[in-house]
Amino acid sequence: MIIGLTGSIASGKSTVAAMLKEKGYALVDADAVARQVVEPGTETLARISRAFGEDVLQADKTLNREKLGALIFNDPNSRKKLNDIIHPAIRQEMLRQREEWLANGAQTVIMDIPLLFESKLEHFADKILVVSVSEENQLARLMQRNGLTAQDARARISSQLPVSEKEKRADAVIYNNGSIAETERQLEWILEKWNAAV
Ligand SMILES: CC(C)(COP(=O)(O)OP(=O)(O)OC[C@H]1O[C@@H](n2cnc3c(N)ncnc32)[C@H](O)[C@@H]1O)[C@@H](O)C(=O)NCCC(=O)NCCS
Ligand SMILES: Nc1ncnc2c1ncn2[C@@H]1O[C@H](COP(=O)(O)OP(=O)(O)OP(=O)(O)O)[C@@H](O)[C@H]1O
Repeated sequence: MIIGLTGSIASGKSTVAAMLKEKGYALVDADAVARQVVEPGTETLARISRAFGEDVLQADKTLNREKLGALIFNDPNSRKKLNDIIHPAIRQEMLRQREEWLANGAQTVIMDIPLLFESKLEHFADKILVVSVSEENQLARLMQRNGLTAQDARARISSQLPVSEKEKRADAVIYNNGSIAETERQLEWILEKWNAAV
């Protein structure tokens, strides 16, 4: 079974992904893959620097994530330009990792993909698990985790589909507004249900 794990920015996907990893599940992490495909020397990084200028590179030729983030989270055209360059490379590497896990005998693979719905990748998964959070908690957690102003945090939140929309399209939803232990209990209940059905 392939489980697509998604949600909105700072909803708690990585927190849930860490729980799944701890339980021994195979995991493909789109954010980690997104870092891998822009390592120095990659064609994708060269294309990004041609499209956005050398300014988005640091002195050591690694990607200046802060600078590129400030551009793309505040401007839909820049975001589309980056997505058009980087998403094909991310998709290809995620599928490669999924196949590798399956070839190594994994029965279930978790694909943690923040933009699963926005990028129309529903077909990557048999079941879709959405991690949801209230607007209030999302804003507070994002501001705190990334040290952002409310304005910058809102720009990031509005660059994705609203979490209420994602909930409607989910096979199961985890409401991550309480304690970490409550979130883990919801996860265990969903896994029990899905594992019993296969
Ligand atoms: C713009 C970049 C360099 C900013 O890096 P930064 O370290 O600040 O953020 P990080 O990569 O940890 O992403 C944090 C979260 O932002 C959100 N996010 C990232 N990219 C996008 C995007 N293009 N559109 C909407 N939301 C996005 C996701 O929820 C993600 O989990 C980076 O996010 C990036 O390369 N984005 C493009 C790749 C992408 O779409 N990644 C999302 C998963 S496929
Ligand atoms: N139940 C919770 N109670 C309090 N804080 C939490 C809870 N769940 C997650 N957090 C915190 O909220 C922040 C966002 O969580 P996390 O990084 O898991 O979200 P994410 O959905 O993976 O975000 P992104 O899309 O940006 O990668 C983190 O700082 C995390 O420690």
